[in-house]
Amino acid sequence: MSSNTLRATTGAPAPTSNEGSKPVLTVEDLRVTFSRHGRVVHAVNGLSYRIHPGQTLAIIGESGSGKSVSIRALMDLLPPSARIEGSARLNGTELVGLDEKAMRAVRGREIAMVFQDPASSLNPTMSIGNQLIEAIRMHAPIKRREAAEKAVELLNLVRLPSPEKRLKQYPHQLSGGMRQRVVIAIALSCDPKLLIADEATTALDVTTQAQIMELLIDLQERLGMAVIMISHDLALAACYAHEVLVMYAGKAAEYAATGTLFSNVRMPYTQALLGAIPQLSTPAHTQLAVVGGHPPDLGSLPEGCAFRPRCPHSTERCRVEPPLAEHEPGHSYACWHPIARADGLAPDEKERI
Ligand SMILES: Nc1ncnc2c1ncn2[C@@H]1O[C@H](COP(=O)(O)OP(=O)(O)OP(=O)(O)O)[C@@H](O)[C@H]1O
Repeated sequence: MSSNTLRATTGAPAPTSNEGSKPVLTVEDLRVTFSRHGRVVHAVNGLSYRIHPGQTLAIIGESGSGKSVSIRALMDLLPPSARIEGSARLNGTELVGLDEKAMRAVRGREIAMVFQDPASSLNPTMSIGNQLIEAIRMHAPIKRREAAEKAVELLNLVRLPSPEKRLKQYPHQLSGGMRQRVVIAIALSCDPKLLIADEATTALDVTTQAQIMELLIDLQERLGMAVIMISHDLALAACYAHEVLVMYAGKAAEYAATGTLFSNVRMPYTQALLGAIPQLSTPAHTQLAVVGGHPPDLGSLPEGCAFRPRCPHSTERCRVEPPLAEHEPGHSYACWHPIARADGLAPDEKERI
């Protein structure tokens, strides 16, 4: 599927102006390394981005590109072997190096996360009601009865039918989509400024996936939250995100507003990811395209551009690492040989080469 076709067949939200609003989160040169037996794995390698209230940023990349580690680093959810450097400011509070008590407050009140598998996020031995009431009372010192009322409100908010009945049920009595709605309700119980959805719909069937994504976007608009969605699925990003950051080998490879990116993909890696998306016209049982070659070993990155060994456009020049730069207004990419613009305008790389 070409990027234009993808753009034309999806409903990416219209870009909204961020003028006057301060970013909820500003990440600058974030680095995460793991050291084991003298081997250093560079899982996140100098990542920078920002997100404003009411915006959805999709962080996209193949498995192992550092998406989850980069997010867990923000919330100090990595094992002690992780070394985190750089800066991540949430509404002005520096998260890198924040002490445990202050971080717990951030996790409880400012940032909430929804993970891939709702079954593992919920306690199978506790009723939905008790799990919600416990989460609500963790954030606000209110009586149980009041918390029960708020639990019903939250289940209404996530559009779970018959909320009073659901409170008495256990996770196994709900479908996967319903369980994910409960997880989202629990995440919203702290009234977060930033909601992180880490592959939150990957385990669901396509119809339920769309319903949950639409719910998240609707909640985001109504509550004014910022949302970071982590996914390996560019098509999902095209439908639901305002901005897209494509990660490769722990770095941003391409970063732009969704419409800008999909109408003019410039980075060969992003184009390869697009080629791996099935089309409606693809006959059943067709072998899907995959990005050729293997993701790099983060413990032994190639010199220069990390995508070089897999890139059909690579030259000797790519032995020098291309910086991520805003080559066109609002469109950053790290490539010496970007793909020609789809609109035929003269590319600016000629001056740079
Ligand atoms: N605890 C750990 N110890 C050592 N290395 C780790 C650890 N956790 C992650 N890594 C390294 O970080 C890399 C990035 O992992 P991460 O989970 O962020 O990838 P991802 O892009 O989220 O992939 P996926 O889509 O499969 O979840 C992994 O390939 C692995 O090499």
